[in-house]
Amino acid sequence: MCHSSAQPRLELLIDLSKLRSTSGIALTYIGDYSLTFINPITAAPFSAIRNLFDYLAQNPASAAALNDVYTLRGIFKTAATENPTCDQKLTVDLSPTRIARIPPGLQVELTEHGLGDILTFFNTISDHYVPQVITSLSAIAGRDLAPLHASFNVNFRLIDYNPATASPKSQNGCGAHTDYGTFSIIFQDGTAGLEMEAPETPGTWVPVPGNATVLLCGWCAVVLSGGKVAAVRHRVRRVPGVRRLSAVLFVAPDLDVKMAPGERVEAFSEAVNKGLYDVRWFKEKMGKKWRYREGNENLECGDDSAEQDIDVSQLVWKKIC
Ligand SMILES: O=C(O)CCC(=O)C(=O)O
Ligand SMILES: [Fe+2]
Repeated sequence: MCHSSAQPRLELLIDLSKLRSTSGIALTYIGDYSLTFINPITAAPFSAIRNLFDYLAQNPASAAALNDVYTLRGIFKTAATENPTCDQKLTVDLSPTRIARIPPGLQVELTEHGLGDILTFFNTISDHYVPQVITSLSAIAGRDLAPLHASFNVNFRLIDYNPATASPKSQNGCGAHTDYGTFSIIFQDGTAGLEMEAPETPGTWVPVPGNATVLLCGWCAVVLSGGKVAAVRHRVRRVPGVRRLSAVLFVAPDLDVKMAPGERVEAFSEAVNKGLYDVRWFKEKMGKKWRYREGNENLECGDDSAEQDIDVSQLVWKKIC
């Protein structure tokens, strides 16, 4: 029987001391090298984020108008909270393209209820960190990743782990996963719940302090760096009755970039070494599983695995027979 090789973790861990020396960002470390705390240039506006969620919850017509901006999947998502086995969270998923499509009247209305401060924050954070972190990751990868991120493919996600809509018994805020893109920065409102999987001991979850701002890498960074950068699996456990807010900047390569290393990597699958998939395809492949986890889409008949990381591992790593 064939199986996917386990990620050769030690060799592939990101060396964050290099990230520090090339980026000038003030970093501290947790455990080993898979996840980094940063001291952000600006704090996330959690009172504005709380206002926006409360406003959308209380004004269904405005929430519906916002969702009309992106009819395929909507922007303000609440579906998961109806099924206790899914992630118990509300999300607002914005991107520069979606923001530009919000009708002017709705822009004005939502700006007054938090969106203005939120967009100022995300624009400041992305303008500052995207070039800086891409430069740092390029130094580690030994490959210039900037041309692969020319279209500024970023997403801004707000998350409300809200007891009013969550299943009272569920501790599942956000199921275990590895982000798909290049890197993510997670801002938290001070409430604990985020956990990272210890790289040497899968299944062991290490709590991240609730006031930390975290930079971690995703699958695209692993592949494009030829395995020199590691991604870290993480999840959010909820404390019933406690509200937790977070804001996440996701940075991904351009959609037409080939998911391939700069040079052949023996531990990678042939398909990845040959660059058979582009980022668009890869995102869609991962997206099905994360929408399932988030309660917005059913899996196709016969696809009984809710674990997106298993699928992606099998795509990326060489099978050992
Ligand atoms: O809410 C958090 O702290 C993390 C959320 C997360 O990991 C994600 O949305 O990918
Ligand atoms: Fe994540």
